[in-house]
This record gives sequence, C-alpha cells and structure tokens, in this order.
Amino acid sequence: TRSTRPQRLLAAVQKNATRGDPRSVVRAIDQFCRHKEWAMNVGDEKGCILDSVVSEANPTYVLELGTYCGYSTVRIASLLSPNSKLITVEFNPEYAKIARQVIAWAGLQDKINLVEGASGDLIPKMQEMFGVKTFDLVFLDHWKDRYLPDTKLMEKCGLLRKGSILLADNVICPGTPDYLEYIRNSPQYESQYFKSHLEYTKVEDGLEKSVFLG
Ligand SMILES: CCNc1ncnc2c1ncn2[C@@H]1O[C@H](/C=C/CNC(=O)c2cc(-c3ccc(F)cc3)cc(O)c2O)[C@@H](O)[C@H]1O
Ligand SMILES: [Mg+2]
Repeated sequence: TRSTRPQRLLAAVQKNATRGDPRSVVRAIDQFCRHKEWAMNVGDEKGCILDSVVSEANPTYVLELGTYCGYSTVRIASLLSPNSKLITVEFNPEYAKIARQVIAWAGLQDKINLVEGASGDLIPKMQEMFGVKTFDLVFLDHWKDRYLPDTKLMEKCGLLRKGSILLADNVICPGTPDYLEYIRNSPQYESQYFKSHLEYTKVEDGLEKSVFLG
C-alpha cells in the first residue's frame, strides 16, 4: 500500500541527514517540507523563535504536547544541557513510531522520553511516572482545542512553578482563541506574542510565550 507522509518524511531524514547530527535532521525535514510535501512541523522560521526561547530558559525539564514526527522534539532537545530531559506526549501510534526513528537518527534517545497516550491521561501521571516535580518549559503543539484544558490540568497537578514557561504554536493559524483569551487575561501569567508565519508559507501565525507567575 502507498506510504504515508510521515513515512516519506522519515525516509528523507534517513537519506539526507547525518546520523547523530540533530541539526542536519532538522534541516532535512525543513527541506522536505518546503520543497516536497508540506507537513505540520513548527518549521524553520518559528523554529528560530523556539530556539531562542529554549536557549534563554536553559530548562532542565521540558514537556512537549504533540510529538507528530519529532521535528520540534529534536530541535528542542538539541539545545538542552547534559542532565536535562524532554518528555514528549503522542497518542497516535503510527506517528509515535516515526518520531522514535527520527529521534534515534538524531542520536537524542537518551535525552528524550516519548510516551504514547493522550495528554489528558498522562499529565496527571507525570510526577509518578518520571519523578518530575515541575516543568521549566512546556511546548504546546497538539490539538488546538486542547491547549486550554491541558494548561488548566497542568496548573491543577502542580506541574508549573514560578517562572515556568508555556510556549504555544499556532495561536493565529489554525488558532487557539480560548487559550489566548485565558492566558492573556489571567493574572497568573505574563504573555508575549512572537509574530511569524505558518510553517513553510507566507500566512501569518505566531507563538505565544507565557510565564507562570505562581
Ligand atoms: C486529545 C489531546 N491530547 C493529545 N495527546 C497526545 N497527542 C496528541 C493529542 N492531541 C493531538 N495529538 C497529536 O499531536 C499532533 C497534532 C497536532 C495538531 N496540529 C495541528 O493541527 C496543526 C495544524 C496546522 C495547519 C495550519 C494550516 C492549515 F491549513 C493546515 C494545518 C499547523 C500546525 O503547526 C499544527 O500544529 C498529532 O501528532 C496528534 O496525534
Ligand atoms: Mg503546530
């Protein structure tokens, strides 16, 4: 049967990227998505904003909601210091399978923990499953109508501490109106919008960075 787009994206990584070189994996995916087939990775333009937020935060514990093929997973993990960890949550087993291979090609399997399941089920188990107390940085890039409920769930589970950073993709396109309304009006967050473009296009999109004030 015909291959899937994630399978073709993985093949492009294995063909064009150097094993153990995370940035070459990121470059290979961007090339594939810009010149061959569009895919919903955060991409190179928003990826530079992601890089600067991650580098400035220098987080020990990172949570990513929505792994997809692992593009942002690899991009973030490539910037983390030695003893830090990235936990990424993906509920589609086909995507998880591809992402594991992309992560392995980048040589980042020791830094990244991909856990299969739904964020709503896994967020309450983060402390017991991974011994995490709080997350220093959370990257939200899963179903757009889940950003708000999952943020409230993370608050409830005590997974955020004073200074924890939430970075949300796609707050303009496809858009996350209820999340933006909540986070921009909550006295518990200080938010900043980074204007950019939808990956590999000229359409406006952006990232919302919100610092939890505790
Ligand atoms: C049920 C909620 N919990 C979840 N728990 C774990 N994994 C989840 C969850 N939701 C979704 N996922 C996974 O995250 C990924 C979903 C991401 C959804 N993203 C988008 O829809 C998206 C869509 C676009 C987009 C923009 C413009 C278009 F014309 C078409 C598409 C751009 C983006 O950057 C996007 O992130 C998948 O891998 C899915 O299996
Ligand atoms: Mg996205």
